[in-house]
Amino acid sequence: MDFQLTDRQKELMDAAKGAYERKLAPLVADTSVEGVRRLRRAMAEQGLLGLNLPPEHGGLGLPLLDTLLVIQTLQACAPIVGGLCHRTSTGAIGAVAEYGTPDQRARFVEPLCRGEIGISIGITEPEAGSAATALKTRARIEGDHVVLNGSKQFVSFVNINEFTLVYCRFGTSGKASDIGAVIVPHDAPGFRHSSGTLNMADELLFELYFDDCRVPKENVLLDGGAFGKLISVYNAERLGSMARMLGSARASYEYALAYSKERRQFGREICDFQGIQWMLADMRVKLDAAHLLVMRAASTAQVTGLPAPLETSIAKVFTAKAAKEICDDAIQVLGANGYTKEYPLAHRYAEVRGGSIYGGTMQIHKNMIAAAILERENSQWKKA
Ligand SMILES: CC(C)(COP(=O)(O)OP(=O)(O)OC[C@H]1O[C@@H](n2cnc3c(N)ncnc32)[C@H](O)[C@@H]1OP(=O)(O)O)[C@@H](O)C(=O)NCCC(=O)NCCSC(=O)CCS(=O)O
Repeated sequence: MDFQLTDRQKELMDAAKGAYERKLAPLVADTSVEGVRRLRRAMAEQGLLGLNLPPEHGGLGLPLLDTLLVIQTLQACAPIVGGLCHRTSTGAIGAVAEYGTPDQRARFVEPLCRGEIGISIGITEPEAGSAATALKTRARIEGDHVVLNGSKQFVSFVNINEFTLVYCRFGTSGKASDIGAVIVPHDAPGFRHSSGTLNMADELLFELYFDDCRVPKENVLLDGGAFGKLISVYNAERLGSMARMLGSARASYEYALAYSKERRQFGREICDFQGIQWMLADMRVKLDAAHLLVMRAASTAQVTGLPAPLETSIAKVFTAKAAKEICDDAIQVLGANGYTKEYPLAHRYAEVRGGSIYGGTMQIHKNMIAAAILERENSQWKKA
């Protein structure tokens, strides 16, 4: 067990930060669709997409742990860059890399690593939030096509990306065993999306509608019996989100630390006061503990190829809470300045707040932890 970062890992993080400062920082202000796609291509040129995807398909083949370190570094630089790195490394594309046919890997993984396309993920529905296995979106094979009917909500990046990996039901048993996934192009006939709703971190979330949406059968990733397989890959996406929370929390901590050494009250720097010192100490303790839990969960992937569910849920519960508390304390150190939008901490708090909800709520993850330690069934379904 080694708790230190290797020289190679430090180099990777420094290189990512350097690439951000030299090539990407000038591009982040343009938040138009074309601007974000330009940024995505620039990140591909810097080798910052598809970090843990297979090298034979254009990825960098980094271990999950190293991938998370880079996501964390980029998130601290700018959330849009951390988000793009996350979505193209541990996002929906992970399922295509893991379960896709050679043709699907060539059509999706390779162009994604070149920054030419992006893939959103559609799981949640109006009546299937935490109870994701209750999803109703139906898929049926008709000749050379798969036809989808239903809807999704809270899907991000739909305006930027060209495809969504849609979890859908192939069978009619109503059970988790019916569930598979289809890669739906956003120009497919019968596909529509809403204009988007802003979340508190100013990110657009979209509703998707499938009305006899026809997609070539070659885009079926898994045609049922696959919920467990899909959610096993999704655990890596959950860790990617945690790396983003860590990046935002670290940036907030560092900002508050620097501020406390400059801001003077009562004729001294405010870091001289024990009230401030204890907040800084608390922030650092939580940051280090969350970091170690996320790295432990990621390191389980070196054994199975995918992160272990229990360690992932433990990391999620701790990190989501710690990140909120770190950002909250950072705001407190800045006082009224921290509460305004003139300073970056209010936005940082908004960035991490979603982490207790998306990717499975903290409460759902506590259910999973309890089920594992008690060796009981996790399912919350009411028994007949
Ligand atoms: C898993 C849950 C949906 C609970 O549902 P059920 O009680 O119906 O299902 P289970 O019987 O518990 O599990 C079914 C099946 O999956 C396997 N499973 C479950 N969780 C995991 C896991 N973490 N890792 C690996 N495998 C898992 C389980 O072993 C069963 O396998 P078998 O069928 O026995 O082989 C619920 O607990 C849950 O996770 N809810 C949260 C859903 C969620 O994360 N939603 C976020 C969606 S994000 C989105 O839509 C927006 C996208 S955005 O743009 O970011």
